[in-house]
Amino acid sequence: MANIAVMGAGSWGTALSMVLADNHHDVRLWARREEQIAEINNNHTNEAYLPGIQLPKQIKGYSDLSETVKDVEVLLLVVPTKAVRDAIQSLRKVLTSPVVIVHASKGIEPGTHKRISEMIEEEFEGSDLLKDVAVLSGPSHAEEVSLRQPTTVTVSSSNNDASLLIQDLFMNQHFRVYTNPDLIGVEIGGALKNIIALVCGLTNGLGMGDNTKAAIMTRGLAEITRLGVKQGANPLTFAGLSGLGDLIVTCTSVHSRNWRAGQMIGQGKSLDEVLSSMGMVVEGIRTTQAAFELANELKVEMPITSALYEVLFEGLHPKEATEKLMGRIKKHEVEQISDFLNQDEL
Ligand SMILES: NC(=O)C1=CN([C@@H]2O[C@H](COP(=O)(O)OP(=O)(O)OC[C@H]3O[C@@H](n4cnc5c(N)ncnc54)[C@H](OP(=O)(O)O)[C@@H]3O)[C@@H](O)[C@H]2O)C=CC1
Ligand SMILES: O=C(CO)COP(=O)(O)O
Repeated sequence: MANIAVMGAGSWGTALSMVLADNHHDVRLWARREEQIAEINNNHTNEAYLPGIQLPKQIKGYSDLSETVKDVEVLLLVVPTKAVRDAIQSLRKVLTSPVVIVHASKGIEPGTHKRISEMIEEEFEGSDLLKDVAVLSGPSHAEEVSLRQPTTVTVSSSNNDASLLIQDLFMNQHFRVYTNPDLIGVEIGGALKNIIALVCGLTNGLGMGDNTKAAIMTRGLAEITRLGVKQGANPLTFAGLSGLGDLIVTCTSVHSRNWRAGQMIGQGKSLDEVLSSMGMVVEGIRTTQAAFELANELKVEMPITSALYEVLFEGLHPKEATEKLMGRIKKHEVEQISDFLNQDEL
């Protein structure tokens, strides 16, 4: 059995640590707050993030990062996207032997438009301390994984051996892990579904019903696929767990922070009010900015993302955004692969 380091003791880092501990691995869960580490080690709970859940004793809380990563071959990175670069820079300073990094974060960096695996590779450039990078993604709310409810996810890496290693580490009776070689598609699907979940929550907050939700999800998936394929993803990935699967769970679940944030905005709350009341990360806000910028740069048509961008950052009223979306020029529904790749005239 392996020693595995986990960076990020929020809801997802803790739930994934439980999966690893159930598989008899020794889990070193790094957190930045001493009182949280004491809670994990003394009470075997993490009440702020997974209330009411008893953690397996093989999960040990760590505050010293050098100690956390000593002699580990695999490190799981699960901090919010905005904290990824700092986390990797700290990690690079303390690593003494090469590791496989598997991340489970869902986002794209505004400004650089980099995916998480690209940020990790960039921060390790010129170093031999990074063996491989992988992503674990799919329809998986921490609240349900911590209750050991049947869950399916996918792992992707440009090195298939790394995917197989991660698959073996995580797979069990409650947590089924598939592999998919399409790293770009898996990361893009996981990051962008949060935008669509925000919009689904928002339309619910405005009093709109299931027809609208189905429209947003279906046309949302179309624009996610368009952006992903333009970046080199396999379109079929978006019909899989990290695409459609994650879109379904995030757009329809009460657990989704993105959906709940969207609903509050639809009910008239300001972005600041919503974010201060959440207490957990709402990745879709920053990803909306990153995807909006990226879509403009790559000339990919993303009307739902653009509408949300205008609502969040430019003060457009959600009702006006709806009118704008419904008033767009007539279109065919189904695109050809060639349309995905050549959209300069759109
Ligand atoms: N929750 C879920 O069900 C799922 C989440 N994800 C993804 O996992 C990632 C993490 O989300 P999740 O665990 O839910 O987030 P949470 O909000 O539950 O927890 C965030 C964690 O990150 C830590 N953190 C925040 N900022 C920093 C920083 N600057 N440096 C170091 N640590 C930091 C927090 O520490 P502190 O408590 O000290 O603030 C906390 O431990 C996100 O990208 C999310 O999209 C993916 C699948 C499922
Ligand atoms: O990614 C998730 C489920 O797969 C979690 O989504 P939220 O961040 O919206 O809660």
